[in-house]
Amino acid sequence: MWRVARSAASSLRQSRRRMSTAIPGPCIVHKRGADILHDPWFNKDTGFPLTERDRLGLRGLLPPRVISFEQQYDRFSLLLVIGGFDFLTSLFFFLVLLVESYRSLEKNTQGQPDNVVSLAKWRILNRLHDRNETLYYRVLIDNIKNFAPTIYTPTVGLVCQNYSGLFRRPRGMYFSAKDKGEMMSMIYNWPAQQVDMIVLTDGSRILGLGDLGVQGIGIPIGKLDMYVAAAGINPQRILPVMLDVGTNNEKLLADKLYLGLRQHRLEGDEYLAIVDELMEAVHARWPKAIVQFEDFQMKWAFETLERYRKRFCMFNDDVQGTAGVALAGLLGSVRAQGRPLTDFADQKIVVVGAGSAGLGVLKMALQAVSRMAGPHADPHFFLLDKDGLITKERKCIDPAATPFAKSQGETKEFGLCEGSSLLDVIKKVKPHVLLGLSGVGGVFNEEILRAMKESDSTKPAIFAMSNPTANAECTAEEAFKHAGENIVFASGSPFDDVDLGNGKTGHVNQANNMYLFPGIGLGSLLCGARIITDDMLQAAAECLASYITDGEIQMGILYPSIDSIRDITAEVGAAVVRAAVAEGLADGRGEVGPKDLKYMSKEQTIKYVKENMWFPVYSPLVHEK
Ligand SMILES: NC(=O)c1ccc[n+]([C@@H]2O[C@H](COP(=O)([O-])OP(=O)(O)OC[C@H]3O[C@@H](n4cnc5c(N)ncnc54)[C@H](O)[C@@H]3O)[C@@H](O)[C@H]2O)c1
Ligand SMILES: O=C(O)C[C@H](O)C(=O)O
Ligand SMILES: [Mg+2]
Repeated sequence: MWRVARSAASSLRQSRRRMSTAIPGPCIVHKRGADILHDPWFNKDTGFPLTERDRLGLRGLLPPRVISFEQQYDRFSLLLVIGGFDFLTSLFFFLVLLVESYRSLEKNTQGQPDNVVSLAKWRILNRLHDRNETLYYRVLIDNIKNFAPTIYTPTVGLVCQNYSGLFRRPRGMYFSAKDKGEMMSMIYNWPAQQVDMIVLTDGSRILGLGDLGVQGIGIPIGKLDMYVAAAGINPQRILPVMLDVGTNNEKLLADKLYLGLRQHRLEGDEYLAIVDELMEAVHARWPKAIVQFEDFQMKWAFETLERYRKRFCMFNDDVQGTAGVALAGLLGSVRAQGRPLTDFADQKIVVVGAGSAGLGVLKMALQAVSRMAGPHADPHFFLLDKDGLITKERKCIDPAATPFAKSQGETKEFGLCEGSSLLDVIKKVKPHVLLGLSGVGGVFNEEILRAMKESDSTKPAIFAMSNPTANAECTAEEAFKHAGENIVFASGSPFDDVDLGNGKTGHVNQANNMYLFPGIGLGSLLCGARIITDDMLQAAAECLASYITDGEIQMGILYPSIDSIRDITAEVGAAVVRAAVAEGLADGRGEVGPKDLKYMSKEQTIKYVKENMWFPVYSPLVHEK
C-alpha cells in the first residue's frame, strides 16, 4: 500500500511538471451544452473554466466550483489507491459488482477474490474512460506500471470472459457476418473523421482462453489503450474492431446473455470474403490507417497476414510483434551468458507451442541466425506441440511448422524421436532456452524445471510467455525454486520479482508484445509506410534489444521497466521509420515528406516521433456549427 501510494505521489509530481509546461492548442467542437458533458472526448467534468461554461452553454449544468485538472487527478488517484488496496473498499466494490451484475459475475469468479478485486479496479477505470478520456489517459500514462495489468493483460482476459455481464455501453465497431454487403457504408457510421490505428480481432483465440466470439472485443480495446498510453496515438483516432463471424464455443452459443451472433464460425472462402470486405471498407475511408490483426486462431492469422501484408499497411501482433519481443529477450539471454551476440546461432532453443506465436518466434529467430551465420546455418531449434516433438515423420504437419521439424538424423543425434516428450527433450538436449507459447498453464512442471538445471548454458533462460496468468507455463516462483537462482526468467503476464531468501532477488521480466506493437504502429503511421516489412520489424526488435545495458543484463534484466514504455516506444517507432525510409516505403505524413524523413539523423527521427505523440491536457474548446 505504502509503495503504491508513494509511486502515485511521484507520478503526480512528474505529471504536474508536465502540466505546467504544456500549452494546449484549441480544439473545435460541433456540439454544445449537455451533449459535451456526455462526450468523453470533450468532457472535462468539473474542470470546465467559467468562461468556457458560458461559451458552450454549460452554465448551470455543473456544480459551481471549478476543479483543476490537478485536483481531479489527485481525487481519482486517491480513489484508485484506496480502491485497489484497502480491504474494506475492495469489499465495497465487490458488493457493488455483485449487485450490478450478480449472476454472471458470481458464476465466473466463484472462489477467486483476486479476480473480483481486479474486475472492481477495471470497472473504476472503465467508468472514467466512459466519462472523461483526457483524465483517463493521464491517469493511465502516469501510473502505467500499476494499471497496465488492469486495462491490459491479465485482467483484460477476465473482462472478455465476463463481457455479457459487464457490458454497459459499446466501444469501437462491430461488424458481423450478417453485415455482408453493407460494410462499405457502415464504416461511415464511425463518428470520427480520421482514424490512424485500428486493432481488429475475430475473437477466435483470445489470449490462452480460446474462442470467446464477440466478447473478444476487450482485447482490441486494451491494445488501443496501450497505443494511446505508450505510443501517444490520439484517442480520437483509434478504432477497436470486432469482426463477429460466429463462435464455435458451445457454452457461449447456449448462453442467453451472449451478445454475439449465435451461429458457428464461417469457414473457408465465406470467412475470407467477409474479412476482404472489411479491409476494403477500412481502406476506402481511411487509406492511411494501420491495421493490427490480434488474437486470430492460427490458420487465419497466417492466411490473412500473407493475404494482406503486401496490399495494406497491416501486421499481425501475435505472429510478428511477439516474435520481435521474444528475439530481443533471446539476444539478451546470450548477453547474460557473457557471450557475443553472434553466438545466438549456437543456442539450443526449445519452443513449446507450434501455434501462431511459437512459429512466428522461430521464423524470426531463423532469420536472425541466417544473418549472423549465413543462409546455410543450421540452427538448433526444437519445436513441440501438444503431441510432443515435431519431426519430419509427423503426419499432417502444418506447412508453417515444416521448416522447424527435425530430420531423422537430427533426432538420432540426441536420442529423440517423433513425439518425444518435453521432459525427454530437455534431458537429452540440455537447451540454453526453454520458451513456452502453448497457452497451457503449468506445463513447465517441477520435473521439467529441475531438468533445466542441467542446461548447457551458464544462465538458462526460461520464458513462460502464455497469457493470462493462469495460462503461464510456470510461475516466476516455481521457475526460480526448481530451476535454480541462476536462470533468467520472463513471462507474458506480470509476476512480482521473487525473493530468493538470501538477500538476492530473482528478477521477473515481462516478455509481452506490448514492448513492440505500439512502436511498430506509431513508426509506420508517422512515416506513411505503404506496408510493414520484415526489415521494419527486425529494426524494431533490435532497437528493443539494444535498450538494455550490460549492467542490467547482468542482473537478469532483459526488458526495460514498463514505466519507460513511452520512451521505448518512441525509440522503436523511430527505428521503424528509418527502416521504412531505407526501403523506400515511406510516403511521409502531412507536411513531412519522404525527403524530409530521409535526411533526418537518428536523433532527429526520435525527436520527430516524440513531438508527434499525443499527450492528455485539457484544450480550450471552441464551438463551431
Ligand atoms: N507474451 C506474449 O506477448 C504473447 C504473444 C502472443 C501469444 N501469447 C500467448 O501464447 C499462447 C499461444 O498463442 P498462439 O496464438 O500461438 O496459440 P495457438 O492456439 O495458435 O497455438 C498453441 C500451440 O500450443 C500447442 N499446445 C497445446 N497444448 C500443449 C501442450 N500441453 N504441450 C505443448 N504444446 C501444446 C498446440 O498444439 C499449438 O501448437 C497464448 O496463451 C497467448 O496468450 C503470448
Ligand atoms: O495480449 C497480450 O497480452 C499478448 C498477446 O497478444 C497474447 O495474445 O497473449
Ligand atoms: Mg494477442
